[in-house]
Amino acid sequence: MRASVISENVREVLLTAEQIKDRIAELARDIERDYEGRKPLLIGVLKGAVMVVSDLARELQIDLEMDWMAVSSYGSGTVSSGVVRILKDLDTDLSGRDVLIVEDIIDSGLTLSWLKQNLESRGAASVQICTLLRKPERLKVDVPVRYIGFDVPNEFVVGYGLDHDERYRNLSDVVVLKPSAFGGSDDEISGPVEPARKVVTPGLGDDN
Ligand SMILES: O=P(O)(O)OC[C@H]1O[C@H](OP(=O)(O)OP(=O)(O)O)[C@H](O)[C@@H]1O
Ligand code: HPA
Ligand SMILES: [Mg+2]
Repeated sequence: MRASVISENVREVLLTAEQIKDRIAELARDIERDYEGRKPLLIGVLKGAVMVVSDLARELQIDLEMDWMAVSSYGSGTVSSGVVRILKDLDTDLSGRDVLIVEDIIDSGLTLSWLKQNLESRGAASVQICTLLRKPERLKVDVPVRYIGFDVPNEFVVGYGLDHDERYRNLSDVVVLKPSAFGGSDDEISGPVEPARKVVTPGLGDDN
């Protein structure tokens, strides 16, 4: 990592840029297979999903459209408030569209659960979700997610679009920060961070 002011705050690299790139290519193959002959609308959830959408969209060798929504449930904290606000709405009419929501992370699941229902109520033909990361230990609601890059441990992660208080989005890797980066003490560190684990996409026709 080149930026030393940032790397001073990094406890561990959870996923390297190369691991992320390889997994996004695999997810793109799964999505191409499922959406063959259709023209999905990729909806990127600003701001966290910017990197995932831009890399995934360029990997996808199918006809597609893109739109963006900004919602927020976190503010500057590290725990979801559960109250989702639309900060920027779509420009696209969803009637009859095959929608693929693209996210950076599912943590409590509250953002996506709300968003999926919101988009379904606009008349989309289908609404599926693709997320690079999921934190299974933190899920509060059951959201069906078709494409998942990796399950990650119960740590606040940043980089590759993910922020803490708007910082670190520009890191190429996904990393776990030191407690001191949040105003805590690094003496709290008890051992290594659990590894991220790839989540295999279920077979064609399972729930699409
Ligand atoms: O599963 P949840 O607990 O709801 O959390 C996940 C959401 O929280 C983060 O976004 P945030 O609202 O912080 O905005 P950002 O994308 O602009 O960083 C993240 O990008 C997801 O959108
Ligand atoms: N990191 C950054 N943003 C987030 C996270 C996280 O672990 N969980 C929900 N939003
Ligand atoms: Mg987000």
